[in-house]
Amino acid sequence: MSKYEVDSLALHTDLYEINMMKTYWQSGKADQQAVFEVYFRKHPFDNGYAIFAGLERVIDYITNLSFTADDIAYLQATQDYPQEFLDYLADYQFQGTIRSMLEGEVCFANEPLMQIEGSLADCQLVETAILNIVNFQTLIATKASRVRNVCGDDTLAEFGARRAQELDAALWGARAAYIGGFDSTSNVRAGKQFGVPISGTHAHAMVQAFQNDYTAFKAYAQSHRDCVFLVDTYDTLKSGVPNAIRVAKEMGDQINFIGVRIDSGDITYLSKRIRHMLDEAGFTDAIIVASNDLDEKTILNLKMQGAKVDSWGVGTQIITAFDQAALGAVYKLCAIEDESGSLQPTMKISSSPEKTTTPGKKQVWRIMRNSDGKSEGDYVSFDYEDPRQENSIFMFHPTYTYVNKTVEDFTARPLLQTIFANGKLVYDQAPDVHAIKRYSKASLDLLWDEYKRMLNPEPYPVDLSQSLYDEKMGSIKAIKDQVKKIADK
Ligand SMILES: Nc1ncnc2c1ncn2[C@@H]1O[C@H](COP(=O)(O)OP(=O)(O)OP(=O)(O)O)[C@@H](O)[C@H]1O
Ligand SMILES: O=P(O)(O)OC[C@H]1O[C@H](OP(=O)(O)OP(=O)(O)O)[C@H](O)[C@@H]1O
Ligand SMILES: O=C(O)c1cccnc1
Repeated sequence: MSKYEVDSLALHTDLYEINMMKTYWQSGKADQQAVFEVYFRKHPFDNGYAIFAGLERVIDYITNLSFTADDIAYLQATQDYPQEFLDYLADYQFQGTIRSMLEGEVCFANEPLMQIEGSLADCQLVETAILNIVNFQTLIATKASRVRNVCGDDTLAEFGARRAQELDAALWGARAAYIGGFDSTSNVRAGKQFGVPISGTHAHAMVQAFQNDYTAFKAYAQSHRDCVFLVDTYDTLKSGVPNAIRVAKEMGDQINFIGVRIDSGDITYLSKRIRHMLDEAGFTDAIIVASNDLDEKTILNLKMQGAKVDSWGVGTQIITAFDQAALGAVYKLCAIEDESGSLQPTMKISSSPEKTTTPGKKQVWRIMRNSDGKSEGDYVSFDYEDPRQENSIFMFHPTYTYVNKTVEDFTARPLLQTIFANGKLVYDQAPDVHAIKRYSKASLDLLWDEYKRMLNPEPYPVDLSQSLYDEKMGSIKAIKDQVKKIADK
């Protein structure tokens, strides 16, 4: 077994979480109930939406969450924790309730993606890992969706493992890219682990190893049935493509000549010339694969130029979410148990309005018009409100409240589903990656194109219920009055 095999993720947390657990434990507050919610404030890549991903790994993390003897020994050796606290950690078991959007769900800024309800100790310990997982996977799935949007029905392969931020990112990034719209990954372990379809061609090194295209392609054809030849090692049009055609003709039915790949040069020019050469040779079904630092902007441009590419290989730009390093989802306390044992909304106000949180334990509803099935917007309410009981729903912008509408004849779908109830996994029928991918596509199909365009998308409405809005405004006023009273003293 590898020295780095992971047997516990309990310490995959920031030290301050365990420090706070200790404070809660010592002050008798460790069991006080609280609700935290995960949300982001701004769409990644200036996109109009994001694709939620990460739940599968969160489930695995929570299911296996406990401190091993090794973990406790490490804390004992490095921290000034009393033995009683170490014993408490050694006995620790997650007892909380987690509600979450399902993977593949289209999601938006300023709405809860996930909600963790439980003791302060439970809620605090899991913050870091949950954000770590959800921030990365949601970012990659969203980037993948952007790439898919410009590719139409072309095939899209993820080639990023070698450029990913280490092994975990390559593995879970491949899964997130598949959920968001890619067709396959080159990462064989992601295929084995998750069932993501795998695909692969060959590298320039193999052509160099045989010292010419013809011998290399011939050798590959003699050892594989499905053949995509990489034609840009020496001279794409004078050597690579003619030799690919020569081998395809020589091998005939012995191989399945899928096509050729180009990985350098002017993709539009080359692909047009290659298409012509393949067609003239009678290989009208052979495809052209392009790769070389592609992203959604370059692909869109290449398509506008009329590039004759059927299949795209995208590596660095997808697996690193190149133009945005992190999603920035946060984990905020929104309700806490009072002395009488009931949960009270709580909020944090900030001098920057977007950092002011919305108090209360919530639910998010996707409001769809029955006439065309399209989504009118998302409606964030207290968890005890149920718009399905109403005949009409008043939706207003949470800042510019004069921007409003009344929606009738609608369907409201709750997006936060119970995954763990009091520590027990109740969402035990998790779908496979293919079903998640289909779900994501169906979720995107509910959106008007205006919200999905790559450049300057229309802002999708994420509105607060009247009660939630009133609670928020009331809380802001109460906090300000209190601060003023103290300042006036
Ligand atoms: N017709 C095109 N229009 C716009 N961008 C293109 C076009 N063809 C290729 N590109 C992109 O331009 C970038 C650089 O291409 P370039 O031809 O310089 O790569 P290269 O030949 O592989 O060079 P290098 O060997 O330095 O990697 C790549 O991201 C590639 O995808
Ligand atoms: O360009 P990306 O989108 O990141 O896609 C991955 C890249 O990895 C390979 O190149 P590399 O030079 O690593 O190996 P090679 O010798 O096979 O070309 C491949 O040919 C792609 O260009
Ligand atoms: O299969 C390929 O062509 C491939 C895989 C990884 C990186 N670049 C290319």
